[in-house]
Amino acid sequence: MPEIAGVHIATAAVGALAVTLSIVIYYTIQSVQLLFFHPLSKYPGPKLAAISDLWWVWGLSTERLPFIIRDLHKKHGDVVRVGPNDLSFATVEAYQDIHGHVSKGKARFLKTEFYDNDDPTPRITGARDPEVHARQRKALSHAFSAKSLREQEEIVQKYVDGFMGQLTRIGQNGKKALNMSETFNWLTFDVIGDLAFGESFGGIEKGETHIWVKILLDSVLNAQMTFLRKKFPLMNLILPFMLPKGSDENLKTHRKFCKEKSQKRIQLGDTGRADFFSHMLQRNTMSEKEMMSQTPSLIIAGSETTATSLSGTTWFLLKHPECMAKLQEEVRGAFTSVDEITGDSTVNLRYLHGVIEESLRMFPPIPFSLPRHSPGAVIDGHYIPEGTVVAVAAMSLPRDPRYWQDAESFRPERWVGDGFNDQKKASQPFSTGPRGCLGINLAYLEMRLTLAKLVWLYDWELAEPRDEWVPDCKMRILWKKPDLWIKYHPRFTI
Ligand code: HEM
Repeated sequence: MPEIAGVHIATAAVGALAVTLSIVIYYTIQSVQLLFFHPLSKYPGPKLAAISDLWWVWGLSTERLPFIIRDLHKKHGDVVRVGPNDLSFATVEAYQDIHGHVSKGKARFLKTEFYDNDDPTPRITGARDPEVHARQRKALSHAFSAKSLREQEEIVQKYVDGFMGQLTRIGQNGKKALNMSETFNWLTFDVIGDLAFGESFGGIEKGETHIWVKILLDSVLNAQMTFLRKKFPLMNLILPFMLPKGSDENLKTHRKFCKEKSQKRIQLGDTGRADFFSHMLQRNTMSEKEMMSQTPSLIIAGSETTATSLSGTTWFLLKHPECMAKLQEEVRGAFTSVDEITGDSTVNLRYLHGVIEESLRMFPPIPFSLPRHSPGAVIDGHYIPEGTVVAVAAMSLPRDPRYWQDAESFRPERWVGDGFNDQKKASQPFSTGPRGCLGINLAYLEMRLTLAKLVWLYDWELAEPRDEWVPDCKMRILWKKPDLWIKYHPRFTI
């Protein structure tokens, strides 16, 4: 008997060895093929990235991927291989080739599986089928027309004014510092809640971040993990240890909130006021399910981005007192009362415009590189085979000295008049072309009103001095920002 058992053990050991050897041989051959005989093997980049998506797992887990890719471009040049089938580009020409409008009949660069989530109903930000996307965009675009923006201004103003009041009250007339990385969310989520389905999140009124907003932001981290799972299925084994406690529960609550809010709004039908749903309902080109699935997209796309931009601008202005002084001079000289600050009256504030653009250049609110599939096309002179995942490095172009004079410095005047003759197309915070931001004008309106009123009403103080802020931001699809403690000293007694 012991002899037979010994034979079994030996056979099992030989079997295990054969399996291990086969795996090693398979991966060795595959790695050699990917490194030396693959159509992308001529492009430089990290060797691990060329042979395995493990590089993505590592890159995303550092939460510093945009900075890592920027450094890779500095080392390797304008085209870098960042995955077995992925290329990153770093030129203005590549941006236009990938994201710009293409002439009729020419194949388009379509969004990749990066945008999929576990809701099978496509939504505007993620829809990959161009026909589905075009139909959804057409229905929603009316909500973002110049006419709608005029109607929306009253709502935006109401929340901006309420926000100022709370800054004074909760900030105890400048005695208490507020963490603006969080506090700007009260404003932007309230605005978008009202514009989406006629109901704010009550953030300003209560002076706290609504639980749904917290959950929504957590769900963005989940989205990053979902992407990793697809890229590298073995991630499923370690994922439960990487997600924050209660993530799955939060995701369920988030879905419940979305469903309840949007169902309630759809049932109300014509409310006599124009919000995002009223436009979708009027066009009647989307199923109820499709309309409901737009909710998380519109809320996240329209709020966290704007809040991030306001935080970034606050940081840059307080780190550059000379720029703050110029902005104060412009805004305080232009108005005699805060009520004069409107969408129209702020359009001509050229320095304010420069401040907003410069902040978006130095710190684009969307840090990931907007991946697309090549349809088999030329990008900046390189023929890229069909199916290759291509993207433009989010943090490279906006700080590339080939495009910007004094690229690493915050210089709002570069956007005023002729500025420094920079190549302004190298800053694309809202993207461009058929998938460019639908809410761009709303975002500018909200930022102009908020910043102009903040400057007119308060002197700002950085309450917790720090040397840097942007490099401490972490990428979780969007930016997870470090605290930004500010005191707002009212210039007038109310
Ligand atoms: C500073 C603020 C904002 C920035 C920097 C920003 C940036 C962007 C970018 C880069 C994209 C393209 C994403 C991609 O290709 O994957 C995008 C798409 C989009 N944004 Fe914004 N956004 C901002 C504010 C807003 C606001 C206020 C709304 C209003 C709801 C909004 C709604 C959308 C929508 C619906 C899309 C999808 C467009 C499509 O695929 O057709 N965004 N945004």
